[in-house]
Amino acid sequence: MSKINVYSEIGKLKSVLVHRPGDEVENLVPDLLERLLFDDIPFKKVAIEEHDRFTDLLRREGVEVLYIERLVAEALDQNPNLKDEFVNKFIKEGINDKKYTKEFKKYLLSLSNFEMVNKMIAGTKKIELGIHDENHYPFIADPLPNVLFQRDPFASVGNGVTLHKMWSVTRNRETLFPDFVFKNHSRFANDVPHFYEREWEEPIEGGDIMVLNKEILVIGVSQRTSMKAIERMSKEVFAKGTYKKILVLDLPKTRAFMHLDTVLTNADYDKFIAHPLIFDNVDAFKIYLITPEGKTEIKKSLIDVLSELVGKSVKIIKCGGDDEIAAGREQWNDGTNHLVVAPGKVIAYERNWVTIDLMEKAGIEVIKTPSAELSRGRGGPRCMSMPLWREDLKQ
Ligand SMILES: NC(=O)NCCC[C@H](N)C(=O)O
Repeated sequence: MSKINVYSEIGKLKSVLVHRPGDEVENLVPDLLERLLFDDIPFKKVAIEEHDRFTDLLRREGVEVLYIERLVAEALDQNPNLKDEFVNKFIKEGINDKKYTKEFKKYLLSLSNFEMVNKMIAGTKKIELGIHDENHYPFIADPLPNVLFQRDPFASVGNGVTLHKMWSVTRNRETLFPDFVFKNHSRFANDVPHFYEREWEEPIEGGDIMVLNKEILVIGVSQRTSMKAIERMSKEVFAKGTYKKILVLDLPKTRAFMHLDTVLTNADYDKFIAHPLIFDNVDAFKIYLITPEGKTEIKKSLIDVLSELVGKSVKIIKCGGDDEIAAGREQWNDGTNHLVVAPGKVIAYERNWVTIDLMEKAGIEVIKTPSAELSRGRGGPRCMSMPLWREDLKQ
């Protein structure tokens, strides 16, 4: 039996991967925010409460919730012979000053597997190892606050996964965790085809990958994902997967278009949520279709292309509606970024009430989840989750 089954964005969600926020959010200081790609410092206690609420809502929908930190620890428990190599790899990519390699490794190995993985995510301060030196930079290894966003370091595509080369140095270490899990955890090992590898050169992130159905993917060329990466991935999914077409949206390369899912998400067979930026910039981006025969530019509107691909007339719900202030505010707080739990049923940040109201009027059922602290990292319910299993769609 296959271990991953994600052939749409909307099929009933059965299993999902997340990360419960931990000490990494308390290792953030203003000077580090820009480099670590986190916009503010969350209050850890409330961020955890909000996240627990999010995962409770998922369980109520019958979804199995898995935690990346637990899966990595279990994979290490199952393969004690691989621990040394895993720790060496983490240190090689994560240590800020190689002269502390020995002390740092000794420290990590003194922890249980679960504590060690959490520590790798939390970051390690020099003072924790009793180190005081002339270099005042406080961390031996930086925190990884964006592990919260399990959408990005890898993606489930059909029965396989893409393991990503991340656009930023700070996020690239995150992919060590899913890479280790998919190669070594007994639930997945040797049974999940890889359509991209973290060692490959061109960047690609999961927020840009939308699995439309069994044959079509929609992928954004964005600040984070390059056309070359999509072309490389296309060869693998066409050869090893069920895929026949990739629709590529070549978006403007700005932070507002950080990932495709910050401006466009699917909610039902024929419903999408989009930010007005998508329409305001329609002349600023090109649409391509990649098939096994090659790449061609498509000179049609996005709505027409999507309607053709899903075989129905598509309705777009605008994030924030026609009020540009509401649209700007709600997009900033991930008003476009919903996790679909079943066709026409989504989990959304409750603060985005204008968009929620419009979705409800369009017949979408919205489960609201709190977001005062979680939203400070600039990612919503879709960013915080990677589906591992969705029921197949009735076409
Ligand atoms: N798919 C997404 O849009 N993920 C959110 C990522 C936010 C994170 N702070 C980042 O800049 O990478």
